[in-house]
Amino acid sequence: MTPPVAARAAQSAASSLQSRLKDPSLLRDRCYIDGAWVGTPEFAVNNPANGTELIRIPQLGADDATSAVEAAQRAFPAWAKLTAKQRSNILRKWFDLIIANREDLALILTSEQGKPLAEALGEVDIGAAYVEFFAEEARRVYGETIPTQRPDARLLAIRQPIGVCGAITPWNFPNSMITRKVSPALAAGCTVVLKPANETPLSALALAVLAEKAGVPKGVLNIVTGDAPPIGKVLCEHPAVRFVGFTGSTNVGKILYRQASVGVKKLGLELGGNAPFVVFDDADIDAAVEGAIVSKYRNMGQTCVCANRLYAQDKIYDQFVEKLSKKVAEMKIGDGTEAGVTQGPLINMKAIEKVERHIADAVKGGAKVVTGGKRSALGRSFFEPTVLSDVRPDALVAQEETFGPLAPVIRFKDEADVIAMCNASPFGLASYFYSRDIGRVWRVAEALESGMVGVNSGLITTEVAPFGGVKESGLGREGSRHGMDEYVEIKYVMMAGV
Ligand SMILES: NC(=O)c1ccc[n+]([C@@H]2O[C@H](COP(=O)([O-])OP(=O)(O)OC[C@H]3O[C@@H](n4cnc5c(N)ncnc54)[C@H](O)[C@@H]3O)[C@@H](O)[C@H]2O)c1
Ligand SMILES: O=C[C@H](O)CS(=O)(=O)O
Repeated sequence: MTPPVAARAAQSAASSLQSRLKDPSLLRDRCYIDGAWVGTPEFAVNNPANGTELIRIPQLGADDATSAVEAAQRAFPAWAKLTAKQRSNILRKWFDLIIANREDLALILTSEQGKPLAEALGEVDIGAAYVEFFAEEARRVYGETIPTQRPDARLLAIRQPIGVCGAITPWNFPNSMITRKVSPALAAGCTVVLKPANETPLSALALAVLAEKAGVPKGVLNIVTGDAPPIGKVLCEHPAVRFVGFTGSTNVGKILYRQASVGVKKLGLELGGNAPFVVFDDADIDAAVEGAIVSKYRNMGQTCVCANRLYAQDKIYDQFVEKLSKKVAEMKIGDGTEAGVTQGPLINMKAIEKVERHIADAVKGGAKVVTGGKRSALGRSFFEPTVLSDVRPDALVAQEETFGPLAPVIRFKDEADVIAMCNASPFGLASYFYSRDIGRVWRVAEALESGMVGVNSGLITTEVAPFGGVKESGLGREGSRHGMDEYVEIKYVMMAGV
């Protein structure tokens, strides 16, 4: 039983956030199943910047997930039967409502996740861009006729919605990771049961409010918050679910992969990364520093495509480290809602401890802390953005995804040396390198084992390009026209007797 004082404090935190919203109805403390707002608020959602409890949400489980799947199953035939244009128009309306409410959505996002408001606005905008893009793609789910090998027969390949889809999303991008799954699913004619991360469910619930307003019928989109493993098991094993889209850690992705094999379900896995960021001696060093800053410190380093290990060629090593560290030292740490703050809190203390483990291991191996290196004087889960020099290539920070504001800079000799180090990882989500030599650009882009490569850019994410990884970074692609493939099945039809 929540002590009265804590309950009152929680109530005041929720009402204070609500009072700052233009549309207070976007802040929800219930789940959304079959068009109804259900469940009993019991699980606290906290603001990582100050630890205050924002609101409580339901802690649902397997039975509720099953009810949500059954609601999605009931809603599927009618939703799939709408014309592509009708679904497109509803998605377009959802896009318009997201943009109209972008400030509120960004404030909710920063309050539950911690990123600076400017970044939250950017995330809401790209989240909306996925909805806009797939509102257009809804009308381009083309099939094909195939030159026949029998004079009396005609061959077709048609693309049909796969059916009920499960979606499980992470806390680091609580808005765009949801629309990157839900919008292509709805565009294709599928229905969805979504389980957002318990740390950041409010963005998902706010998106559901707007989807409802846009005319998404009941049962088409369902949101279940609560105990992840049992809910995930239902989504992976329920016979009505035909696809599961997951974004999160590779370890959890492997659990879902095993569970989905029971019913031979199609899976989309967007998993962990360990992106190399390489600066060759022919690079524009200032551009490389700018690219490293955005790639490494976006969302305080809590981004799957963050530069996780930086490599600088011998000749420009010292210059790159000096310029990078100078910029990093100027970053402003604080509550994401404060003007000018570029580094908010990490999601929790566990994240801080991982950063500290990686720093300690690197320093033990001879690395030097050039800037940062310790918890911020602000306390809680604020950490000083950090640059390490003279890091060993086999340091823990180069082997594991740090998911924090830590840039280890490793020295390298030549192309062969650095490509070998880049590819010596079980992960292959994103890679980045800076060079102005056209031959080197082609050679290195083709040699890197990752699903995405940024050349002379540290920010590559866009709704029009295929996002995804190779090796243990995942299966499938999200965004771009390829993002529809997850949600459709190809059916071959032979029409004989012609
Ligand atoms: N490839 C991408 O596009 C991408 C994008 C964002 C984050 N990520 C990765 O996600 C990780 C960080 O996010 P995270 O900490 O939320 O990941 P996580 O795997 O711990 O959690 C992701 C989601 O899975 C749920 N979950 C946890 N255990 C589960 C289980 N046994 N069954 C079903 N669901 C379960 C969580 O509640 C959450 O909703 C990092 O590794 C990051 O690289 C990848
Ligand atoms: O964490 C990884 C997400 O995919 C973030 S983004 O798509 O690069 O913005």
